[in-house]
Amino acid sequence: FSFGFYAATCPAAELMVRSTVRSASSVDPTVPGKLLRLLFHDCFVEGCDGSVLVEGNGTERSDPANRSLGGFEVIDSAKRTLEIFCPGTVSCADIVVLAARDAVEFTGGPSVEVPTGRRDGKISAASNVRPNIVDTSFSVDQMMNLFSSKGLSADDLVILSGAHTIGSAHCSAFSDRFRRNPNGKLTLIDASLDGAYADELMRRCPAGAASSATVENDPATAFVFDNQYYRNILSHKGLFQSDSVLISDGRTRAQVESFAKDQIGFFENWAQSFLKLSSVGVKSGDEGEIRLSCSTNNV
Ligand code: HEM
Ligand SMILES: [Ca+2]
Ligand SMILES: [Ca+2]
Repeated sequence: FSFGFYAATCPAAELMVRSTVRSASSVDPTVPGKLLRLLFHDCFVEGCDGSVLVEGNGTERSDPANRSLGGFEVIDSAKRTLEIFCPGTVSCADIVVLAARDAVEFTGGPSVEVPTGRRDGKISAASNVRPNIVDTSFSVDQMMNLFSSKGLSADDLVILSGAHTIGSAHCSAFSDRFRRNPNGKLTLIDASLDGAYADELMRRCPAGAASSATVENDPATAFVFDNQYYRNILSHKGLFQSDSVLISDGRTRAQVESFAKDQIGFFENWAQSFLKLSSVGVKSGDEGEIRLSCSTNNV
C-alpha cells in the first residue's frame, strides 16, 4: 500500500480511471456526487475494500441503507478497461478511491495524491451496513463515536461532511424535519431549520412525490466542490439533521465557522481527511484478492 503502487505493473491505471470518470461525469453531472458517497459507504464497512460493490442477496449493496447509492456502472466500466490493459492487477477498492478523488477534482475541489495497493475484500454482508453507517438522526456524539471507531476525529467529521457540497438526496432523507398541515402550511419539527428553506423543500417533495425525487444537497452551488456547505449550515440551511447539528455542538461549530470563511483552509484539510478516510481498514499483501469483476467475488 503506497504511492504509485501500480507504477511498474500498470502505469496508466490512474489515468484510465480518470478518463472513465471524466467522460461519465460529462455525460451525467450527478456522477461525481455518487462516486464520492460510494467511497464513504465502502470505507466505513469492512474498510476501503470494495465490499460495497458486490451484488447479490444479502450483500452490503442489497441493504436498504445502501439502496440510494449510485455510480457502480462507472466503477465497472473503469474496471473493464483496466482488465483489458492490465488483467488481474488493479483492485476495485483502489478504483473506488481514485474515482472519488477524481470526482472531487473535476467539480473544482482540491486534487489529492492517494496511495494505492488496496486489496478487495471477500466479505460483503448486509448486516454489517447499519451498525457502521451514520444515520441522519445521529447526534454529534454518536457521529464522533462512529468516526473515532474508524480512526477519524471530530475535525475529520466536520471536514468530510463538506462532501455534501455536491450531490443530491432523496426526499425521505430529510422529510421528517417538517410536516405539512392539512391547510398546506408547514410545521417545523426540527426548529433548527430555516423556515423558507423548509418551505422550498416541502415544495420540491410534495405529498405523493415519486420515491425517486431528489433535491440538491447544496442548492447554491450544487455541482461545485466548494465551502458553500459550511455557509449553508450557518444560515440554518443544512439539508440533513446531521449537517445542522454540527453548529449546535461546541466541539464542531468553530470548524464550521472557520471553513465557511476559508475555502483554501477547507481544501487543505480536505486533502488530509480524504487520505485518512481512504486508508480506513485497508487490506494489503496477501489479504483479500484482486477481483476480476467489481460486482462479484472471484470464484
Ligand atoms: C457524517 C454523517 C453523514 C450522514 C448522516 C450522511 C447522510 C447522507 C444522506 C442521507 C444522503 C442522501 C442519500 C440519498 O437520499 O440519496 C447523503 C448524500 C451524500 N453524501 Fe453523505 N452523509 C454523511 C457523511 C458523508 C461523508 C463522510 C461523505 C463523503 C466523504 C458523504 C458524501 C455524500 C455525497 C457526495 C452525497 C450525495 C450522493 C449523491 O449525489 O447521490 N457523506 N449523505
Ligand atoms: Ca468496504
Ligand atoms: Ca457546492
